[in-house]
Amino acid sequence: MCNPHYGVGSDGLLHGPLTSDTADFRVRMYNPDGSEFEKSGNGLRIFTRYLFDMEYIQHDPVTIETKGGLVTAQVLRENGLIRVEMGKASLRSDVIPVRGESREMLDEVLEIENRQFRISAVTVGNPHCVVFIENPKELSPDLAKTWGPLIEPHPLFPHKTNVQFMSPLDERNIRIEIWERGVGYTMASGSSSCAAATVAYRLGFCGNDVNVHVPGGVIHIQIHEDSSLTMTAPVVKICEGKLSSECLP
Ligand SMILES: N[C@H](CCC[C@H](N)C(=O)O)C(=O)O
Repeated sequence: MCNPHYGVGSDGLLHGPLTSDTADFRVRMYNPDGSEFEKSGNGLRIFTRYLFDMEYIQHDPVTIETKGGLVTAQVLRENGLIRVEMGKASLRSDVIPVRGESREMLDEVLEIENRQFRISAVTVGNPHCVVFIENPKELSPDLAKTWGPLIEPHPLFPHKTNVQFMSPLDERNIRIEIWERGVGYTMASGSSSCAAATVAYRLGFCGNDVNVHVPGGVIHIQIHEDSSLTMTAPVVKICEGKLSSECLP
């Protein structure tokens, strides 16, 4: 289904709504390589829009259970944007997980093929490695496509990792290029934006209100005192339809 040539074409698959003991709805999430992952920011916004369009939503906000924790979500009446309370970010190595002694994964040096990167690692339910790139001019799809595949399966990350290449622009804006675990190069990612904004904030480049510029648009992240994150951004409906069984192997 995710294959752009033989199928519908997407960066992932959402399965739901499923019943939940703890939330209004539950959703399961899959990467195009077939692996199930914990939590997707874009996926949760898209799922919320779907629930809204299908008139499943009876009250505001709703709670949604994922493998990576519970979130609350709502469609904002004033502008149609979708807001998700994504839960807390953690830089603790044992939580992300990252190999080695228990520590906070902020601004470490990772050497790959004679190039030294300044990396930080974060979980927002799923694992992320944020690579600091000082010069925004160096950020490009090619940068992500060259180094992403080497960092994603690096032995430092026992569950592999999503990777963001991040340049601060000013105290309210950062730019990222994204390489996703189980996917490859993508043009937007909500959980990646949460991770990159958290790191920009923790490194002192930004305040707690960050516009994350991704190739596909802008995702707004607010960082609260307890490290919880609010993500707000649009969702655009593309199509609806019936999948033909002919396209399935
Ligand atoms: N695009 C998604 C993240 C997918 C992460 C997935 N590739 C993983 O293995 O964790 C987002 O908007 O948050």
